[in-house]
Amino acid sequence: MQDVNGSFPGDKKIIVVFVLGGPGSGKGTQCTKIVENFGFTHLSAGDLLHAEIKSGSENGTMISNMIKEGKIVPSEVTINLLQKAMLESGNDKFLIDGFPRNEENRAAFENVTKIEPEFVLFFDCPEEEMERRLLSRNQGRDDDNIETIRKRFRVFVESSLPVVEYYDMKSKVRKVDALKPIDEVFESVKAIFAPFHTKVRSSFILWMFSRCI
Ligand SMILES: Nc1ncnc2c1ncn2[C@@H]1O[C@H](COP(=O)(O)OP(=O)(O)O)[C@@H](O)[C@H]1O
Ligand SMILES: Nc1ccn([C@@H]2O[C@H](COP(=O)(O)OP(=O)(O)O)[C@@H](O)[C@H]2O)c(=O)n1
Ligand SMILES: [Mg+2]
Repeated sequence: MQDVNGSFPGDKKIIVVFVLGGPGSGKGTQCTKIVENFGFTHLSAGDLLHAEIKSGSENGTMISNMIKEGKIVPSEVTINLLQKAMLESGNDKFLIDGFPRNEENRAAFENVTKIEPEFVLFFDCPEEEMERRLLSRNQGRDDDNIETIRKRFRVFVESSLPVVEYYDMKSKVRKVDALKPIDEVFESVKAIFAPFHTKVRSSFILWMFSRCI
């Protein structure tokens, strides 16, 4: 797409943080807190796919069947939804939650948008705990049943963890212990975002200074 390729009109740099972790590791929960504190726009790939099903789109049945099986929807579909949401937001800082989930997702996003993530926030959580959380999530999701959960765990280990390893090789992974209570996890998350926050603040101070002289 013309605009979401590293710069918005006016040449503003787009900042993307990929938020990864197994199903139920707390990605969505922590993203909500990051949005409140650091001014990012939260885009959950899974939520965008669910919204696409609800909208009655021609891809709806295919997406719905893949989610029920815990499979990963073709990148083209997900990337289109992400790009549209990025442009519509008007923001330039994004938390992309639950994406890239496999090598195809990763390579296609890079090729299409030319965006490199600032870093990858990775929530590390044991499977037993993720299973417990998903089974009591109560959001009416038809993929939060034990049969689909097991399939999602397998896809996570086989397809998503290699993406985390890819970014780890590039020293881009910021790993957080996600087993702790929500507020304690957020303390670790805040520490990771703090330098970034300072960077934004200091550029604002410089801008104010430049207006005064
Ligand atoms: N640190 C935590 N401790 C206990 N429960 C949590 C924690 N983080 C999230 N949860 C709960 O676990 C469930 C899954 O969290 P969610 O943020 O939806 O995970 P994800 O987006 O990674 O699948 C939700 O019901 C949420 O309230
Ligand atoms: N990049 C992505 C993200 C999600 N999905 C699909 O959407 C489902 C739910 O994703 P999600 O991110 O909302 O799930 P959680 O990890 O938040 O529990 C996945 O199991 C996949 O079937 C996908 O196909 N591609
Ligand atoms: Mg989620």
